[in-house]
Order: sequence, then structure tokens, then C-alpha cells
Amino acid sequence: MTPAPPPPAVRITGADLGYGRAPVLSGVDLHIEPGGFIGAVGPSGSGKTTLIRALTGGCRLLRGGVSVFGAPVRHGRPSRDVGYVPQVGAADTSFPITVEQVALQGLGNGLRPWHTAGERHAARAILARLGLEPLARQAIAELSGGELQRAFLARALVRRPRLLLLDEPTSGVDLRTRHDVLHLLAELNAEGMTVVLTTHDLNFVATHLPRLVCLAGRVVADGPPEAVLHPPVLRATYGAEVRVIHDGNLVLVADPAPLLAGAGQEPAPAAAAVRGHEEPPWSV
Ligand SMILES: Nc1ncnc2c1ncn2[C@@H]1O[C@H](COP(=O)(O)OP(=O)(O)OP(=O)(O)O)[C@@H](O)[C@H]1O
Repeated sequence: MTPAPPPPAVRITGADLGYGRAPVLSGVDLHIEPGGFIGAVGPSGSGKTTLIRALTGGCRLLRGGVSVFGAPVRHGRPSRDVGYVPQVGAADTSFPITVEQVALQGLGNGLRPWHTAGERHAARAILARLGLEPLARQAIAELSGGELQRAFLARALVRRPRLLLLDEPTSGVDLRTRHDVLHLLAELNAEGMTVVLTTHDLNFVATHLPRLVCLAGRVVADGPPEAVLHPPVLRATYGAEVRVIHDGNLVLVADPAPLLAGAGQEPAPAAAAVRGHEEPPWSV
């Protein structure tokens, strides 16, 4: 008898998700195989964070099902298989806590008011991997945005989750930090970790991620960036006309018109670069 295939990392079927009675996201169907790497995009309020919260048990399931590695997600009870990195801008950093203590938070310590030597070793190891060891005893209030993001990453990674969720890891950080974060995520993904992130940066997903989900209160499109990034999908997602420029193997998604009088006639490349454009297999 052949063994049953492993359950998907994420299985969302016919789900309505929200916080009160009205869903923020309706009719969501999303399957992610273990080892997948997905970016969720959409305008503000389109439900990107809500999608992430659906996987941590942080929002209400009004209809349908949500499971992670075969186990139904329970409200307020995040799975130990899931690591979550919040938006840096949304975090309260006034709390007097060091970088090492943030990393240790990710392990939890039950009812013990201390951490074991093994737990401290695990925290130090992940801080070293993220280049944060020199800052281990620094208060998080004294960190830059990029350092704070890495501290949150350390907290999410210290328990070695199988599914890593990141809310806007590319916002509010400089190019170098963005590059470093991407490099680390690619490394973790190559080691088998499933990664789901949200972003406003279409250029980032177009050039780096194999799969893209467009949200606008529902899943508008789901597929490889080169299949998804087309004007009708972007219109349905953002409610705006977006020009897609083809340049050899590159496709640039651009603002339709310059905002400033006197600006050049050609639209400035604004959002996405997509390789190898083909006729789209998606439907809106
Ligand atoms: N805790 C909450 N309680 C009630 N409504 C909420 C809560 N969190 C978010 N919402 C609402 O759900 C909708 C979608 O929010 P969500 O944060 O998922 O959007 P988003 O796409 O991540 O937006 P952004 O790009 O601005 O972060 C918004 O209308 C928001 O006001």
C-alpha cells in the first residue's frame, strides 16, 4: 500500500474570514504545498493581514475550513508549527525587553519564570544566524527598523516552525535590509520551510517569488507572477487602470499617467517586473 501523501501546509476551503459578522475575505480557496513560497498583494484593507491571521487563529472563521499541516486552525490557539512576524510599524517597542528576551518569547516557557540552558542556546543560535548576537542585550526600543524586524524573525524562527508568516517584511526597511531578509527567506525556503508573506511591493513579488495571490475582499487571482500580473487582474485588484509595459523579456507594471505636470510622457516603471510574458492562464 502506498503511504498517504503529506497534508498541504495550508488548506483553506470555501472560507469566509473576518472579525465581526461581515466577512473581510469571502469564498477563499487556497492550497499551499509544503515548501511553497507565496506573496499576497492587494490594496490597503483588501484582507492581506486577515489572510495571515486566518493561519494563526487570529480572526474568525465564519464559513468553510482552514487547516495547517492537516490540523484545523483554532481561534486564539496558534499552532506550534507556525511562526509569525508582525509588521514592524504595528509593534509597540516601548516595552523594556532585550533582543535575546524577544527571541526567547518564541519558545514560551510554560509556567517556569526562567529559561533553561538549552532554550538560551537555541535563542543565541538563531540570533547568531540573523547577525543579531552583538545586539542580544540591547533594548528593542533602541533598534533600527531592520534590526527590529530581524528580532521578530528570531522570535518566529527559534522554535523552527514549518510555516513562516510575515506581514509586510519589505515595508519600512532599506534596500540592503530588504535584500538580506529576502536572502534569508530564500534560504529557509530551500531548507523546506513554507513561507507566506504580504507586501505592497509588486516589484518584489514579481522578481523573486514563484507564486502570487491577489486579494480584494476575495482571491482575485492566484498563480505565478508572469501569469497573474496583467491589467485586468490589477484593475480587479486595485480598482485602477494599470499599464503593463513589455520590454523584451521584461514586463513592467506602471502608473498610467504622470502625476506632476511637465513630467515625461512615458509612464514611470512603478511596480512590477515580470519575465517571460505569455497569454494569461488566470481568470478574474
Ligand atoms: N481586529 C480587527 N477588528 C475589526 N476589523 C478589523 C480588524 N483588523 C482588520 N480589520 C478590518 O479588516 C479589513 C481588512 O484589514 P487587513 O488588515 O486584513 O487589510 P490589509 O490588506 O492587510 O491592509 P494594509 O495593507 O493596510 O495592511 C479592514 O477594513 C480593517 O479595518
